[in-house]
Amino acid sequence: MFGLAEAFSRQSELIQLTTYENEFETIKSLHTLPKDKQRHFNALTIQLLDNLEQPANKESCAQTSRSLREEGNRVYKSKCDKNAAEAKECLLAACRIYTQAILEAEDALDELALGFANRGMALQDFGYFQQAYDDCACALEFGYPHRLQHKLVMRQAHCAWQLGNVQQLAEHLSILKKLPLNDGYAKQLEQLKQQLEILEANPNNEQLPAIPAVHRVNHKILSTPAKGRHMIATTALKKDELIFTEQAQCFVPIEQRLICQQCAASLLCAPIPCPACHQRVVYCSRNCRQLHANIHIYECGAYRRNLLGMIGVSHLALRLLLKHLPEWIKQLPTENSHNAKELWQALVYPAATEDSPSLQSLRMITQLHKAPQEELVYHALCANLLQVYLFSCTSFYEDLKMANHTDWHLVIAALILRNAGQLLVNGHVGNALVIHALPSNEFPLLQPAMWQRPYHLKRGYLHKFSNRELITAINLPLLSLCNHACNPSLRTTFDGCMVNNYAAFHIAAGEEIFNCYSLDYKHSLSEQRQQQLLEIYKFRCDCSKCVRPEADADYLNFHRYRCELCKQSFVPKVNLNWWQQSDEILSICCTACDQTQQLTWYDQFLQLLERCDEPRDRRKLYEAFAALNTWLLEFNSLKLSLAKELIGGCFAAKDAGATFADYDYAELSKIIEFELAGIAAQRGSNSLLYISNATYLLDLIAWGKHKANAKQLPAMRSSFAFLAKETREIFVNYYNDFIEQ
Ligand SMILES: C[S@@+](CC[C@H](N)C(=O)[O-])C[C@H]1O[C@@H](n2cnc3c(N)ncnc32)[C@H](O)[C@@H]1O
Repeated sequence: MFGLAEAFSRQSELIQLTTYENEFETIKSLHTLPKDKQRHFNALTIQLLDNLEQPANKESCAQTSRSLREEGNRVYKSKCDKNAAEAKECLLAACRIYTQAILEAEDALDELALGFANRGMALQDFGYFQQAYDDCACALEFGYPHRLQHKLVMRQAHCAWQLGNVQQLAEHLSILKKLPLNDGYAKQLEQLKQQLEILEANPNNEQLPAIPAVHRVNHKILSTPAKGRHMIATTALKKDELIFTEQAQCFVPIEQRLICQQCAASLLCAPIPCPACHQRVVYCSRNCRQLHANIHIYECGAYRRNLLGMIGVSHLALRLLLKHLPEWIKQLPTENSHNAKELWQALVYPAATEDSPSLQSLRMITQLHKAPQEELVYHALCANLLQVYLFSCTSFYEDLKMANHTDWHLVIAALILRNAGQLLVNGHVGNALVIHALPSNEFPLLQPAMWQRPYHLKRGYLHKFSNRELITAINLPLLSLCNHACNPSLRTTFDGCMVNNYAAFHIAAGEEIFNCYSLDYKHSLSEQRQQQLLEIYKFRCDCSKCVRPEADADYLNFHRYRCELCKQSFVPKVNLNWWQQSDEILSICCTACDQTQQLTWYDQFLQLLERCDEPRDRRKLYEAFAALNTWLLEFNSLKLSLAKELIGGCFAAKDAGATFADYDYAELSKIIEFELAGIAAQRGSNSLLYISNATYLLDLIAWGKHKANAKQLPAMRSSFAFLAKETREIFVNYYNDFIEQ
């Protein structure tokens, strides 16, 4: 049995790509091999798809799910002997285990239905009414036993009442009225009928006056031979002013983290999995599952084979095709009357000038013609594989009425290849705050120790959200029209698939608005950036930061040391980030006296860091951190990195039960403030990095162990506006619950 790497390596031996013309001709050369080679080439693709198939063992899924659900039941019941706070923990712990039962059930539908029913009960008790409502609907969908269905309908009615949804409440009550109910349920029905009357008498539908959307168009797209398409400010823009918002039509989750496939929500409390693709796809709600159904129907088999995690950018390329092809086809002059080449030309050189996201994506720039041969072959083989997958494992061709028109095979593969090439230079990655070290199939909202009620953390738990992670590869055709500069004028924040772009500083009317494709000038050497920009984006940057005489001055300022021997200040010539390169032991030399630094202060610091659960060693650690000032000057990157390690290490020790004295809190306050000042200097105080690290300070404030100054708190509070909606709610609740008082 061979896998993808082996199949591709054998296939690349069979093909020969000559000079690159376009994606169509590249794919055509894979489809027009000499007969024997073609047969072998095609057989390898089919065999690979077969090899990747991972059949589920329904019986063992059912067993695992059942025992998890029974464990969940035990935890759920244990709430009865607990006080109110502990009972809440039991509910969440049960939800967490039921979620594992739901994931593990896969297509063992009886177990799946029971898992949903039980999780719905625990979610309702905890106060997640919408999710509980959805879980009941899922349980019914997957075949919850008929004789018990009244229980779920009653639960849905309760949730609808809690959510103030008159229509749903009325619907469920009318179903219940027709069912035989025992006394207990009949009583509940009567109570809910009264609640319905109350809701109907007091409709909560006072419409707030609609605020007219103020849509000040503050930018436009120009195109010149020198710059290609680019974005220009049409009015003066103040720092932090919103320039534009873009709703992504297409993204894919990266790094195996389970986020909602439709809206990219990452803090799920009731993930709804697709039962057919081995726990690789979840949704935050039934609504999202429904909205994504027309994409997932074609991706399910690929997820089941774990194919999509292996092909990098081609997954997003496939999704772009699935999402937009129906619209792309609409602009073909007349259907089914073309040969492959004509179809291709009509699709990729659209005459249309409308600016729908679908057509914007079709017109994105590609640099595939400049890609090294090896890279081109890899992407072409991925595109071919996906096309064969769509044809042989899904109903894609029939659904789009292409099944009898073999020319489409070539065109579809060429479109996937084109999308991949476009995304290599136009794709973006989106981030979110996630809990540090949480396994990819665990969910932040289901961590029992953290939550007092829905979206309200317990005191001292905000620092759990100090971790940023890249969660999506995302297509943003409008943002993609911005050219690059190493000091970007845009600051982009991600809210699932909604992306906001703010002015990073004052931008005058008529000035170009730049994005940054690499690390910016404060985080990298000019030469490193040039190399990356040339390799991937095929241009050399001549922005104002790159062409000035001391192009690296700002970056080097974050790498200033004092020599252990001659005591002069210096910036090492090489190995600037030596401590991050763990594979080799690197040293740095003073540029004034040429002496290698011993760095004993660094080794001692790391040793103390290992023992920060011990009060005496922690005290020494704070002293060692203060002593770093001798060797690491200003906001030296190493010092900022060690501050992060120290803060993270000490909070982890506290989370694990270490007792902290006022001395600890005072020292930690100082160190966190130093770190935040450094981050503000490097990235700004509204950056996600700043906000995520401010969580430590906010926890100290919540514990009454740090007194914020008059400016600090309002500034932090207003920075929450830059968070994704789902995390913003949690941060605002925390602020109101524990900080403002
Ligand atoms: C994401 S696109 C930007 C929009 C592009 N100008 C267009 O016409 O679609 C990236 C490509 O734009 C060009 N580009 C972006 N920034 C540039 C810069 N500062 N100097 C020269 N070319 C640039 C390069 O060709 C790069 O591969």
